[in-house]
Amino acid sequence: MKGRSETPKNWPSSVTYITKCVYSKKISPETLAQLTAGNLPQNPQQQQHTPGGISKLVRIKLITDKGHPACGQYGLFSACKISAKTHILDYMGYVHPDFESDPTSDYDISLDSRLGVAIDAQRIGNEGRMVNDYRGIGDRPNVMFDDHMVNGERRMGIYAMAKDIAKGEELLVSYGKGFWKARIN
Ligand SMILES: C[S@@+](CC[C@H](N)C(=O)[O-])C[C@H]1O[C@@H](n2cnc3c(N)ncnc32)[C@H](O)[C@@H]1O
Repeated sequence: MKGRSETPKNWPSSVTYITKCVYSKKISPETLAQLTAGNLPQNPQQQQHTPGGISKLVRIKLITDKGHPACGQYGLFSACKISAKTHILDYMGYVHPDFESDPTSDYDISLDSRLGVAIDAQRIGNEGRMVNDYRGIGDRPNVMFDDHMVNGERRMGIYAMAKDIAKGEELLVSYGKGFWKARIN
């Protein structure tokens, strides 16, 4: 049965699964208008892939391979062949001004540096929060973040890069060197 409590397989019970971003009350009305204004038509590809929120293109898996640097954690894997440049899903979470960032979160990504707004999926999020960094796992990333508009709402999409992704491959992005530098020591 489809309902509000439906979550993807292997979703951690400590995290609230959401299918829409939640906006901080600390975002100014002007900034909020820039993030949510407009009335663009729905992109049919996104409609098709996220009808009830849970993506058919990906699977969350617990990593049990001891040689994997995130062994014991989750990763996101393709559930089918994904063609190059496909929009796979959007990164959902708590959209907040930079001054409200939690420095301990490993799930906070910038949505718009000019507006000073980021998305934190530490406590609330969707499958996007499970994408690991490629370092120590693959030769290079096979997916990338890129912002786009959906019905006038600014979102952070996760897209396949220039090559097709085979069924069962782990989706790997580059968090950027800054992510890891900030975690040394
Ligand atoms: C956004 S989360 C990714 C999902 C996470 N694996 C989970 O189970 O929730 C980022 C965290 O995943 C782990 N991680 C991601 N990529 C990694 C990598 N290449 N090597 C080691 N740990 C990684 C680190 O603990 C990092 O702080």
